[in-house]
Amino acid sequence: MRKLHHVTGPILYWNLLGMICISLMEGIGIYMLVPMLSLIGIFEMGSTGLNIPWLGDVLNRFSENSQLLLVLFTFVLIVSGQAWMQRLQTIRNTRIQQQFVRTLRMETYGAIIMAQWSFFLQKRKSDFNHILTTELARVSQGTSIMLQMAASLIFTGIQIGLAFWLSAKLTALVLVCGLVLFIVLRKFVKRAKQIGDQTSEFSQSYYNGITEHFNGIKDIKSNMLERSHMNWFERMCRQIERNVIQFSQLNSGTQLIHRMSAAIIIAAFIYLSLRVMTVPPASLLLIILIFSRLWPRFTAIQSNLEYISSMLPAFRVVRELQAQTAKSREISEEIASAGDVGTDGIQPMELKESITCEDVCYRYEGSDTYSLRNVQASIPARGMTAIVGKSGAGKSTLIDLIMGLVRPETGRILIDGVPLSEERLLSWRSSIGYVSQDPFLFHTSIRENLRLVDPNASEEQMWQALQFSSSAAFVRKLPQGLDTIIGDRGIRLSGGERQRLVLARAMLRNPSVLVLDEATSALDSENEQYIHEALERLKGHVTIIVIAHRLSTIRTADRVIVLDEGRVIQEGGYQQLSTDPVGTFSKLLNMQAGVVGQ
Ligand SMILES: Nc1ncnc2c1ncn2[C@@H]1O[C@H](COP(=O)(O)OP(=O)(O)OP(=O)(O)O)[C@@H](O)[C@H]1O
Repeated sequence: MRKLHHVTGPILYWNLLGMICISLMEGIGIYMLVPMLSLIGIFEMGSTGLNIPWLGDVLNRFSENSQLLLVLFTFVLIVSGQAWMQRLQTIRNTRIQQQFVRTLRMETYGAIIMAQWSFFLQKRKSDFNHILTTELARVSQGTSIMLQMAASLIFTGIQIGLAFWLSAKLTALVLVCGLVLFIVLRKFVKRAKQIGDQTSEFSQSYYNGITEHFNGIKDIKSNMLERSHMNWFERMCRQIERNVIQFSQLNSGTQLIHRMSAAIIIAAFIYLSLRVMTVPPASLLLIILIFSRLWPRFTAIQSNLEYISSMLPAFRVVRELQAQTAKSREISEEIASAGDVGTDGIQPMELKESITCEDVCYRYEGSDTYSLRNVQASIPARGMTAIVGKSGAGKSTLIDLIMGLVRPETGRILIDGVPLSEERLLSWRSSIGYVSQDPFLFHTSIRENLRLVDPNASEEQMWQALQFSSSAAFVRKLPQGLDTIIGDRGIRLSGGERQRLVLARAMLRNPSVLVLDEATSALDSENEQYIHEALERLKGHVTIIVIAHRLSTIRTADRVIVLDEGRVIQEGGYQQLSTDPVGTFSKLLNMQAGVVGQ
């Protein structure tokens, strides 16, 4: 409720006020039955225990026929007015609910996407999908029930007031009975929360499982793993089914108790009223009327409480994720709000001299061993620098540090001699074009994929970028050219084509620094030649950093940094290092030549 108030502000109070009006009108609509019945002659106004002298006075001014018409007209007016207000109220409730959910969605998505890279290294991506879809849908449902319950509570309060006016003693008795039942049924509310916890757990496993299965569908099919996955899926579905049935059993169980106790209490009331208290039958009729309206409210409140309790775990999951992301914000709030460090309007930097790593050490969270140790390296501007080393040597980690995705544990990264600080981080990153080993493309046309980095890119600029990345020829051959849909993650293209397309996309941004994590297996010799040509075209204009797996791609590199077990073991020009017979680089070269030769 606190969060809801925070998001919606005073509308929430207007909403509550509206609910009070509606319930008052509903109450009046029902109690209009009294003068109506007295007019029809079922009973005398005075005999009900109700004392509305002014109503009698007003009515007595009219003839008997007009009285009936007046009462019926007022009744229709009140009930229709109430129905009209109810509609407005429903729309307002939906607005409040949707505004709340939209805010939660945007806050959560924004918090996730603005978190630092190290946060993503520890998390499963499918958890985010799960929270943003399933859990937020449950929160939305919970909010709607919460608003309904707020209305229910107000209606009940007003009806209790009216009932007290009719008969304080009997109403007090109904309330005591309701309270006793509520205390007895409290454990059901707790149990509903446990079931809700399980719902979150199961739906998370379900979501993670199916995401993983479809990501690895090729492995599943090629290794004939369908059966074991089907078994897992069936187990999961049964668990979810049991969980939903458990809640239904619980909820219908408490409803049953409520209904049965209603019958018992009503019977006891009638007996007490007639035999012990000797209440006149007309009043008894009203008491039954009140009870029959009040008791279902108690039942609804109990049911709503159970629903809300079962939804609260979803809300907790969303809040927990927000809290975690708040701790892992890439740019602190003060800095983001202080200047131009939002996501819009960031001015890219231009690398003029060099990127320098000064005694950099880095260790992944939860890991005891250092992935980078005392790294000293310099990358000159507008040149081509290759980072080489065995698998696990720390090449990708070094690149992540240079791009500011992770921060050194000790040591510094200097851009043109100035430390890479939080204030300059986004500006620095916007000047980098990055092509990963597993390049990412969206399931849309080539044009849309390219426009992702520059929505205003002209046709000519796009073709120029494609030309630069040696992709123009294959794009021209595609049936719909730039408008060809390339499939999920670009599945309809070869690995090499995907990488060149991502290179074109990176180039469209006009980056000052191009980082290329060369694919280990995706490139054949022809493609490698294309990439090599593309890089040659860029040399002298852009600072190129290549993580090279195939050393032949980097034969024209100005500088080579050789890493081994997180240390820089050699640094220098390609020619210089390749002619050093005892150095690791020449051994790596010989090894690759051997592999190629075999
Ligand atoms: N997310 C992570 N959590 C913990 N340790 C990690 C993580 N990522 C990498 N490492 C470790 O850090 C070291 C360096 O890894 P890195 O990915 O930088 O190597 P690399 O040279 O790029 O390897 P490759 O050529 O196989 O991509 C390795 O020992 C690796 O096990």
